[in-house]
Formats: sequence, structure tokens, C-alpha cells
Amino acid sequence: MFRIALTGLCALAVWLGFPDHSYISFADQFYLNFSWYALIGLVIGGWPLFEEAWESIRKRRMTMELSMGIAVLAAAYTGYFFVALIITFFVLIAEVLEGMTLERGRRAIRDLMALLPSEVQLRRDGQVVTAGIGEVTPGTLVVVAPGARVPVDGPVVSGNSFVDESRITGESMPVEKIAGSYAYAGTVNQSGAIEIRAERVGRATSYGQILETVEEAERSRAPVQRLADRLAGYIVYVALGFAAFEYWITGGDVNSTIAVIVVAGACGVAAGTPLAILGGIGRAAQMGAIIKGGVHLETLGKVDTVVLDKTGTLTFGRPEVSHVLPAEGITADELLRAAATAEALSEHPLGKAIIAEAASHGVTPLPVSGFSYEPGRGIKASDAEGAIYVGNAAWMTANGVGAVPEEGAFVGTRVFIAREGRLLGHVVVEDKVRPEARQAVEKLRGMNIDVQLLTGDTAQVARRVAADLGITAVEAGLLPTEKLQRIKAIKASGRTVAMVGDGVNDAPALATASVGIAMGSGTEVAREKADIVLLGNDLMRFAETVHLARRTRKIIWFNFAGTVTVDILGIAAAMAGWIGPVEAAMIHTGSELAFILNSARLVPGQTMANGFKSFGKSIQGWGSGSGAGLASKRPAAEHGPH
Ligand SMILES: Nc1ncnc2c1ncn2[C@@H]1O[C@H](COP(=O)(O)OP(=O)(O)OP(=O)(O)O)[C@@H](O)[C@H]1O
Ligand SMILES: [Zn+2]
Repeated sequence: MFRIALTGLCALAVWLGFPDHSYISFADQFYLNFSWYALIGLVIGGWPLFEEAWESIRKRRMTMELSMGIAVLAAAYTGYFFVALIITFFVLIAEVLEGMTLERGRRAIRDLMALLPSEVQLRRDGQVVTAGIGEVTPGTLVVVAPGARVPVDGPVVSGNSFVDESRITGESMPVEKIAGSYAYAGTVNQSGAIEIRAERVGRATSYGQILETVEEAERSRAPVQRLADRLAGYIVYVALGFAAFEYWITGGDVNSTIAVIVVAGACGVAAGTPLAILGGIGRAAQMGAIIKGGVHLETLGKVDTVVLDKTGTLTFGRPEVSHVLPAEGITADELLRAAATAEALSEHPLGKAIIAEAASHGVTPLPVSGFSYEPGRGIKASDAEGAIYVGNAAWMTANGVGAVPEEGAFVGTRVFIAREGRLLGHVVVEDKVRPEARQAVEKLRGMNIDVQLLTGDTAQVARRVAADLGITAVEAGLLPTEKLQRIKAIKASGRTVAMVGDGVNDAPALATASVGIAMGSGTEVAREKADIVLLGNDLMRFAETVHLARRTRKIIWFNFAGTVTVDILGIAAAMAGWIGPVEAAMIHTGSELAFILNSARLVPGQTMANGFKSFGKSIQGWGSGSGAGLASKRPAAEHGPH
């Protein structure tokens, strides 16, 4: 601030002292214009600029600071102290305003993630005690009073309440929590006290993961960011090249030469691109999609094909056994016992359904001695009586079980149970389609995205679900490796494909897709392999994230195109002599601020109007009231991300 004022004052002094210097020769002008305050203003005001320019020379990088430094020195050297000072003045102002926008953007995202409580209430030996968050470990019982923020992830064990989860899932309606519901750190308890058994603490919580991703995203660089830096470098070369040309054809006209150098700005893309990506990641996090790096946001913006898995993604993945069909001479309980015994260690939704069904019949599984899972087919487990096979028809055939019964009238996934080559019967399992899936598919379609369904389930079940959702491209009966092959084939045809899945069987496909998305309820390995993790299971959030990614890309490309256009027009105008160095400096700083503000629109809770408002405030802070008019232009209707 002091530097800016000093530079401005010095420029003013030079201007007042020598208002007209157009018809004096170079040498005379140098001595006429020279004054101690001009020198002081330049050295002190220009110091940060020269420092950065020198840094660029040492690192052999073409930067904006370098070209501006050259322009300032050239102006001073040829005696145009006023010009040198005024360019410095604008550079300093731009730097402060840009720094403020970027800082505000980062802060807005951090504010989103206001810190977790440092003190918590624990239940210890039946007593509620206050303790530091550091004392909470998985298993600890945490009591959350109404109005307090939930400090851990974990299931609710007692009490009931409504919790505001908007910070975590983007869902604006409070969600009811009763014993058995899952509570997330960072959400706010609204009505009653609840007791939670801590499962994940600190950085391991969903909330901690959001923080980590945003921090990671700040450090990582998306390819488009490198492109932005390269573009900025090229613009400097081009500007210097044209400046040399201008100097030559005008026979050494310093004014227009300097104007050419000064007019070409590129900080709008160099600083605006990372800000846009950061803003996009922050906004996605607020909507409940954790993007693990800028590159994935960029890729998602290019996606033209979305592949969806069925179980757990389009359906609840909480299937229920609808029919138990034992073979001749076997009772339903015997069938369920064998099935539940085999599935005891299974993570598969079908396995869980079977165990639940067995339990509801009072059937308990027997101890198992061996367990192996063949993704996409079924499992093999051994109990005291020998091996049990549970899985689809192909799995039965593969394990020497004779023909399975014809498909009955029941619609659902059939799971067969066999013991040592003998079929004990099968169960039919039904899963419900998620209501929001239909809407999400529609929205994706509306964005001109090709939507496909790939599943390990049978064609009959797959077709029914697809018909329900309006999906026409369906492939069923796929093994995990076949899912992966399909993704590879889609990619090879030149498409950018997003795969959404949840299961162990989806993990290879998730890792292979251009961008992999795991459902919140997905298995650990799916969440690990995915590039984007949804916090909830709402596919609509995914569709919205795709929309956001496209918007981010548009803003970035608009800034690219705008920067190049302004620079070309500016260089042409400067070469024609229509604008002088002072106008050039104004165009340079003005345009890049506009592009940075354009990016700032993506930052959560920030709009273009808000951006102007903050500038209004900061300008007011300097003693001028000019910002108030801009601030009042804020549109009446402002929408958050949903
Ligand atoms: N643990 C299991 N218990 C019983 N059957 C299984 C098990 N795992 C797989 N299967 C059988 O293999 C088929 C394919 O399984 P996979 O996990 O690949 O797909 P899915 O869960 O049916 O559907 P999606 O591919 O849409 O997630 C299942 O439909 C089921 O018949
Ligand atoms: Zn600049």
C-alpha cells in the first residue's frame, strides 16, 4: 500500500513538474525529466517487480514480470520517467487486487470447512465427561448436544435428532438420526442429544477427507494449468517480438514500443486458471463430490460417455431376499444356513441380503474354515461338512454342479447354493432402483452424454432396471475383467468415459476409466481406486458435478480466448499508435482483473457480483468511495450450488 502511494505521488510530481515533454530530444528529456523523486519512486515502487524479473532471468523463464520490468527500465532509460512510474503504479495495484481475489478464494473454501470442535463430550464408564478431540479413538462413545457440531464419523447408538448435513453432502434439509443411522463429522446437530460410536476420527472422517482433497488440489497442477503458464510465456515472447518490430519500423519510437510490451497481459490465465480449478473443487466438495485433484475435474468436463454399474449405483445395493426355493429334500432353513455360512465373510450386497434373511428366520451360520471370492461369479467356503458354493449359474457350472432350474416367474437376481456338486436350491434377491437415478440419467442425457449400463447381473434383471431408467445401452453378465475391457474399448474409440461404481468388481474399471467415480456407500477398494468419491449415494450429485466441471472448463477457456483477443487487439492498437503506455498499462491490468474475477465466480459462495463487492470494499478502504456503486449492482436472486 505504501509503495503504491509513493509511486503514485512520484508519478504525479514528475507529471506536474514537466507537463509537456513531447518535442524535446531524448538526451534533453532525460535530464529534464530526471529528478530524485522519480528515481526514489522507481527504485522503491519497482523493487518487487525488478526482483521477480531478476528471478525469471535466473531461472530462464519468460514471465510477465520480466517483460514489465523491461518496459519500465526501457522507459526510465530513455527518460520517460512518468511512463515508467505509471506502469509500475498499475503493476503494483494489479498485484494487490489479484492477490486479494486469490486469497479470498482460498479463504472462502477454508471457511466452508470451519474447524471441527476441539473439545468433545465422551461417555466414560456411564459418565459424560469433557475431553480433547485427541482422546477420541475408534470405538469411543461421543455425546453430541443440540447445536453442537458432530466431531466424528460413526453410527448413532442412542438418542434421536435432526442433523444439518449441508456441509458434507450438500443436502439442505436436516436429516433425521436415530439409533443405527450414520452421523458425519462436521455436520451440525439441530434438535436432540445423540450418542455416536466413533468410527473414523480426524483426517479419516469424510470431513477430513474433504479438507485433505482441497489442500491437495491446491498443490497439484492440472494439465490446463501448465497450458496456462505456457500461454503466458508465449504471450510475453510475442509482445517482445512485436515490440522489437515496432521499434524498427517506427525508427525508434520508444512510446509505442513500450506500449506494445505493456499492453500484453497474461496473469488473467496464469492466476485465473488455478483459481477456477480450486473453486470448482471447493464447490464440488460442498455438493458432496470429493475430487481427488484438478486433473480429474478437467477430465470430467470433457466426459461424453458415462458408464454406470447396476448394483449399489443405480439400485440401493440393499437387496432383499424375496423367495427361498430349496431343491427336493432340502428345507428352507437348511438352504439358508448353507448360504449364510458361505456368505458370512462376504462384502457383497447379495451376501448381506442372504445373511439378513437367514437371521430373520433364526438361522445362524456355522463356522467356516475357508473362504474365497471370485468377483463377478460367487464364493466358495468350507465348513465342517465340506465346500459350499454360492453364486450365479456360471459359477455353478464352473464347479461341477449340474443344470440349474429354469428361470421362474420371479424377477430378480437368482443366487444358487450348492454343496459338493449338489444343488441345494436358490434364492431370488430383489433390489430397488434409486429414485434419483432416473433424474440423474435424464440430466446426463440432457448434457448430450451417452449413458450405458454394465453389470455382472443377468440380462433379465439388467434390462428391467435399464428400462426403468430409460437407458438403452446395456451389457449384462460381465465379469470384472470384461467390464474393464468394455471401458478400454470405449476409450479406444476416442471417447472420454466416466465410470460410476461401488463394488470390488468395479474397481479395475474405475481405475481404467478416464475418470472413475465411487459411490459413498461403495467398498473401500472402489473408493480407493476412484478419482472422485461421492459422499452420499445420490447420483444427481454426480450429474451436477459433471455440469460444474463443464462450467469450469468453459470459464477457463473463455479466459484463454479473452486474454488472447485482448492482447492481439491491444498490440495492434499500440503498434498503430492509438494507445500510449499509460492506456496500455490500464488495459493490461483491467483485463486480467476481469478474467480473474470471472474465475472467482466458481469459488463457493462467490459470484461475479460478490467479487466486485469485495473490490468495492477494498477500494473504499483506501479512502475512495467508488466501490459502493458497484456493490449495489449485486443481483437480487442469488443461488447456491443447488
Ligand atoms: N457373494 C456373492 N454371493 C452370491 N452371488 C454372487 C456373489 N458375488 C457375485 N455373485 C454372483 O455373480 C453375479 C455378478 O456379480 P457382480 O458383483 O459382478 O455383479 P452384481 O453385483 O450382480 O451387479 P453389478 O455388476 O451391477 O454391481 C451376481 O449377480 C451374482 O449372481
Ligand atoms: Zn499482468
